[in-house]
Amino acid sequence: MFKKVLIANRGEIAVRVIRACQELGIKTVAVYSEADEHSLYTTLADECYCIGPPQASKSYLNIERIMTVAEKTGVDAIHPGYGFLSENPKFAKACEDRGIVFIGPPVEAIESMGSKINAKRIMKNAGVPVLPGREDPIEDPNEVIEVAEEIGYPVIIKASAGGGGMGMGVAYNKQELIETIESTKSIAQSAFGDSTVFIEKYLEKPRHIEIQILADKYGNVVHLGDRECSIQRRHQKLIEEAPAPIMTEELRVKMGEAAVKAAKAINYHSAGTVEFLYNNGEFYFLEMNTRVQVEHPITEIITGCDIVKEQIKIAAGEKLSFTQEDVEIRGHAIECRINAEDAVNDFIPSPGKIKHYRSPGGPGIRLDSGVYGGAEIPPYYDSLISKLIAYGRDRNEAIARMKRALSEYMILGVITNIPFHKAVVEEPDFIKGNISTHYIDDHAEYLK
Ligand SMILES: Nc1ncc2cc(-c3cccc4ccccc34)c(N3CC[C@@H](N)C3)nc2n1
Ligand SMILES: [Ca+2]
Repeated sequence: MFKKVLIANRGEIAVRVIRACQELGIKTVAVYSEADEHSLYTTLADECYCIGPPQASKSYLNIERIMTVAEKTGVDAIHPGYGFLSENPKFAKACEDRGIVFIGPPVEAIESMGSKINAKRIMKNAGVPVLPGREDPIEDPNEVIEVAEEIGYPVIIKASAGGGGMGMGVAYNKQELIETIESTKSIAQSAFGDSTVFIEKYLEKPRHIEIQILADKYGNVVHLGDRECSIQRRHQKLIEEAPAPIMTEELRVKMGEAAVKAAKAINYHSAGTVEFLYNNGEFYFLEMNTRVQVEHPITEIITGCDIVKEQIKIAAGEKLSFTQEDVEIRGHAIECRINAEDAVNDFIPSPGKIKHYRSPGGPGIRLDSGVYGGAEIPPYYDSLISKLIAYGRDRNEAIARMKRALSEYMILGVITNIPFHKAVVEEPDFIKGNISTHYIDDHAEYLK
C-alpha cells in the first residue's frame, strides 16, 4: 500500500480523498493556489505546498508545478480528483514517466474515451447499444444529409473532442443541418482545437442514467448500480439520485452488463462511469467518464462501498475484494450540490466570505463539505461549496430527510442555491419521479 499520496485538486473532493487516505493509513500532500491557502483541505493534509497564483492554468492545471512538489515530497501516487487534470492523458503519462502511480485508469483508456467518435465506435463493436448515426467524422455534408434522412430528424451534431454538453447542435431539417454542421465544427475548432464532428439521432426528452464501474488490474470488473443525473442546468448537474426512479431489477442488470462490457472493451481499471441516455425502455451509450465523479457518494451510501478507497487499493495493485454477487443496493440516496451561486439571478456565481455556517445532521444525512464558518469562497473555480446527501429506506424518506436537512443548513455571507433545492424537493413532478434532462426548463416558473 502507498505510504504517501499527493492530491492534485482542491475543495470538497480534496477533503474526500484525504479522508480516504487517512483511513488507509496513508500520509497526504495537498497542493494549493494562493486563493486556497486557508481552505479546509490544506488543514487536513499532513503537508501542503503552494503551487502558484489563483488562476487554474498557473496552479491546478500546471503539470510541472504539481510534479515538482510530488518529487520533492517523495509521494508514491497522485489522486487527480475530478475536473482539472483528472482526464488529461498528459498528466497521467507525466506521473508514469516519473514512476509515480496515477490513481486512475490507464493512459490509453483516458485517451480513447476522450474522443467521443472513438468511444462510440469501440462500444458499438463491443455490443453496447449506441444511438443510430455514424461513428466517423463528417466530411461531405451531402453524405450526412442522406444519413439524416435515413435516421430521421431531429438529429444532433456533436464534437468528438467535446463532452459534458460542449459543442453540440440539434437540427430539425436539412437547412438547419447544414448550418449546424458548420457552427458545431467552428465551435469545436475554437474550443478544443479539433473540428471533428459526428451525427446521431437526437432524443427529445431522454433521462441521463449512469452506471458506476470498479475494475482492478487483473480483469475483474463490477458495477455498483445506477444513478439518475437528469436534473442539470447548462450541463451542470444539480441534483442526482440513486437508484434512478424508473429503475427495475431487470433494467439494472441489462445496463450494468452493458457498462461492464464497455469497461472490459478498453481494458479499464479504477473507478469509472458509463453514461447512458434512457428513452422509454431503451438505453444508449453516451460517454464514459474516466474519473471519480462528483456524485459518487450516493452510490457509496446505497451499496456501502467506499469508491475512493477502492480506487486507491486498485492503483496499489490489489484485487477487488468482492464480486458482483456481493453488491447489494439498499435504500435510496439523493445529492444536492450546494453552490455559491444565485439561482434567482440566472445562477451567477456568488463568491465571498462565509460569515455564519451551520451544518445539517441527524438520521440519514451526509455532508461532504469543502468549507467552514469564516472560509473564503474564491471566484476562480467552480462554485461548489459542498454536497448534501440524504439517505432513506425509500425515495420518499430520502426526500423528507433532504427537505429537513436543507432547512437546517445555514450559510450566511454568500448567496447559495439552497432555496432552489428546497423548491425542487417540494415540486410535485420531482416527488413523483417525473424528471428528464429538460426538468429545469420545464419547471422554470415554479423554481423561481
Ligand atoms: N443523441 C442525443 N440525444 C439527446 C441528447 C441530449 C443531451 C443532453 C442535453 C442537455 C442536457 C442533458 C443532460 C443530461 C444528459 C444529456 C443531456 C446530450 N448530451 C449532453 C451532454 C453530453 N453528455 C451529451 N446528448 C444527447 N444526444
Ligand atoms: Ca463526460
